[in-house]
Amino acid sequence: MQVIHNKKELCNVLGPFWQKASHTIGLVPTMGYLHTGHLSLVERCNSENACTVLSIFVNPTQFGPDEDLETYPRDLERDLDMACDAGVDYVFAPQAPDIYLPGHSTWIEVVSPMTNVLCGASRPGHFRGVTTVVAKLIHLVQPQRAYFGEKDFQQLAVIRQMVRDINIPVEIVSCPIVREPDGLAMSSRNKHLDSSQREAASLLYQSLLLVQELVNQGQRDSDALRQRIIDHFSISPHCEVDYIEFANPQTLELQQGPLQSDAQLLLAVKVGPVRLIDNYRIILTH
Ligand SMILES: Nc1ncnc2c1ncn2[C@@H]1O[C@H](COP(=O)(O)OP(=O)(O)OP(=O)(O)O)[C@@H](O)[C@H]1O
Ligand SMILES: CC(C)(CO)[C@@H](O)C(=O)[O-]
Ligand code: BAL
Repeated sequence: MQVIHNKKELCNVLGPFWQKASHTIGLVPTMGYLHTGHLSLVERCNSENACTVLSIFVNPTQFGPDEDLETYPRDLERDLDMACDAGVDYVFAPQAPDIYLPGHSTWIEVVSPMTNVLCGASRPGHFRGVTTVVAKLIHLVQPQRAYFGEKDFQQLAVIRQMVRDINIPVEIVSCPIVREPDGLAMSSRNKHLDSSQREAASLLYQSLLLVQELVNQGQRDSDALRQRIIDHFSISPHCEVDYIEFANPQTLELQQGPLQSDAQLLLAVKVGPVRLIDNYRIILTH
């Protein structure tokens, strides 16, 4: 495995791959502090490409002024060991000034209701930062495929929209959520949970399953279902619900009133110091 520190090295190393159509490159963009969720993306990427490039970059432009950019977990040495063991070919770990040159003033932004709801409403400017950096990474690495996790369900939809809208020649591959044994979605930020917060964090997945169970029993009223989840979280002093919404899985249009068809249930909950997200496809036909 080779570590690439800047754009110049990247061109030198990936140049030979760009020349040969059969030498496919897969890109796995991350912000580091790797866990098994990230490694599932690497495994899928390894199985579908001649070479895997894992990027590790805590992208400052997707963090709001009061968010956790400074405290975001970082440990490059640990990440490199894990990436090497997982069969990554190249780790691209640039510094912010190499990605955002002085005077940087160009943004890629999906302007759509899709980016104004859910995390877009709670984190203004977040998706503009994500799409800008993902477009840059794809442009730099020139992969045939790029891999993203369904844990960040809205991010995936927004990236698909961007790729379609500006004709980026890359296939976006989505990978299922990897969970801890109690159902908590793996996330780098879980590291900041103490033991009682960690226990409370299992309520996220439990509440998604509870909704599916209530739907199986015939409940269809989305307001009543949302209220059940709010009640579910109110038992914990550690949890503060940000949003709970049913959405069209493709457009992310929010669903009100009775559920008419399968819907994505998405939630964001602050657990102690950490804002966690999760989602689940609610199926009506059980
Ligand atoms: N549990 C998971 N299962 C599948 N994919 C995941 C999981 N966690 C993260 N990913 C995916 O890995 C990629 C990089 O994510 P990122 O580096 O932000 O990690 P993260 O664990 O989501 O961190 P955060 O604490 O910021 O939520 C994204 O495409 C994300 O969706
Ligand atoms: C896609 C991404 C690497 C862009 O910084 C980030 O949003 C993430 O890790 O999900
Ligand atoms: N995985 C999403 C990155 C973020 O929360 O900024």
